[in-house]
Order: sequence, then C-alpha cells, then structure tokens
Amino acid sequence: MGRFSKMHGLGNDFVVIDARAHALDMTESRARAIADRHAGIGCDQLILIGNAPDADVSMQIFNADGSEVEACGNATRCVPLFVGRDVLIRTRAGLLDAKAVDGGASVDMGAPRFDWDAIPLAYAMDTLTMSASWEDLPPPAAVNVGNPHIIFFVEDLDAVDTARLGPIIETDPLFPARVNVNFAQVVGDNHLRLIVWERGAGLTRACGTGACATAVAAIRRKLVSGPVTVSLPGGDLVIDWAPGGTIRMTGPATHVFDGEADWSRF
Ligand SMILES: N[C@@H](CCC[C@H](N)C(=O)O)C(=O)O
Repeated sequence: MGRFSKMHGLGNDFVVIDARAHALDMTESRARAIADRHAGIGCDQLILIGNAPDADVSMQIFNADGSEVEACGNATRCVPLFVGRDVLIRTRAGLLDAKAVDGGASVDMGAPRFDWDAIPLAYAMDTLTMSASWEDLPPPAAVNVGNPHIIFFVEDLDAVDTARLGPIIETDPLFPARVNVNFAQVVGDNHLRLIVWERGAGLTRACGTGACATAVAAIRRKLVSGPVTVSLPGGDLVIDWAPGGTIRMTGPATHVFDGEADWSRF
C-alpha cells in the first residue's frame, strides 16, 4: 500500500505521491490509470515528489493522459504545503523556489522564452504575433514558461468554443510537442480573464503556467501592466513579470485529504 494526498490549486487537482523514502516506478499507463476519474483516483495531474541532489525535492509531473511534462504552476504552489516548509524544487523545467504564504504559495517560475524553436514550433516565425490562424481567432502569441503555451486575446471570451477549438489547436502539426491553449480577454489595465485547454488534460479550472504565459504575452503586447490579476474559472492568480526578469506567481494551494492505495493494482 502507498499513501497519497489529494490537493488542488484553484480546482486544478492533483494526486501527490511522496516517493522520497519508497521509490515508485511511474509509467505512462500507470499515471493514466491513477488519474482516471471513473476507474482510478482521479486528477488533472499526477505529482511524484522525490529526492534531488541539488534541491530540497524533485517534482515529476504527469498529465491525465499519462504524458510526463516539464512544468505545472498550480502543483508547484502545493509543494510547500505538502512538504511543510519553503522548498527549492528540481523540475524538468529547472529549479523553482516556492515559498509558503497565507493560504498558498509564491513561486519564482523562472524566465519565459520566446524563440520559435524554444516554444517549440515546427518552423520559424515571430512568436509575439504569430503568422498562424485558426478559424476566426486573432493571431496568437506563443511563450514557453518551462512548458509550451499559445495565447489568443479575444474580445469576448464567453463567445469562444474552447472545448471544440482546444484539442484542434493542441494537436496541430505546428506544435511538435503539442501545446497548452490559452483563451484570454483583457478586462482591465492589470486584469485578464483566462480559460485554458491544457495539453494532455483538457479544460481545467485553472492553469498556473497558462496564467504566467498569458500575463507575459499581455505585458509584451502592452495590453496590461504588471502585477496582473488573472481570473480563471477556479479563481484568481497574481502574476508579476518585467521584461528580462523571471516570473513571480502567487496564489492559493489546498490540501483536500490523504488516502492509501495499492499501486500494484494500477
Ligand atoms: N495545470 C498545470 C499545467 C500542467 C501541464 C500542462 N498540461 C502541460 O502539458 O504542459 C499548471 O498549473 O501549470
């Protein structure tokens, strides 16, 4: 039997497993089975906490479809709560410094990248105003914040069919590693609304890296100035970034319950 915690950041939910004392071999099919909301425990992402030579802990992230990915903003905020103190976290996207604050955490998410091959895109183009289009959506921006994001700034977010367009864009051949798809609306000088179709997980109530990428793109396009409040279906995050710097993300983290499972059944 192994223990796990159910946690969430603004309703983006996680099964968090402590593999520091007892290593757990995580495969794509096992992660998918655990994340299954009908036949498993159920989550948007499975988080495996381990040991790291150069950090307090390591964090591996698996989407609900089983794919292992580089970054997860909402899960990163849950790690100080899970471990019980401020932590330096080794991820595939680099080292992240996460500090507990009242009700959540504040994390230095590192520097965004804008080169087309760092997104990655299949071929060269400007990533601030991309020469790519889907139906009547405006030209998007692309940002890598450890993981790949594309951002559409629309006039009326409620008029966008996010559930239909999300998977079409996620799997477009322009994105060799697939992509997280952000639909955003500017609602004030420091305020964005955002809905995210996540790569490997679909529509979630919130996406921390999506909020970071969208705020950065909006600041670069001079649509808003920082710090930016990003309102997602699950609640608000505050994102601060200035050109040339790293991104600071601040928001809630919640522990829901602890459980036990027989991992050999998955
Ligand atoms: N929910 C996350 C992002 C999780 C990974 C993403 N779906 C990807 O495939 O890159 C967040 O809060 O950032």
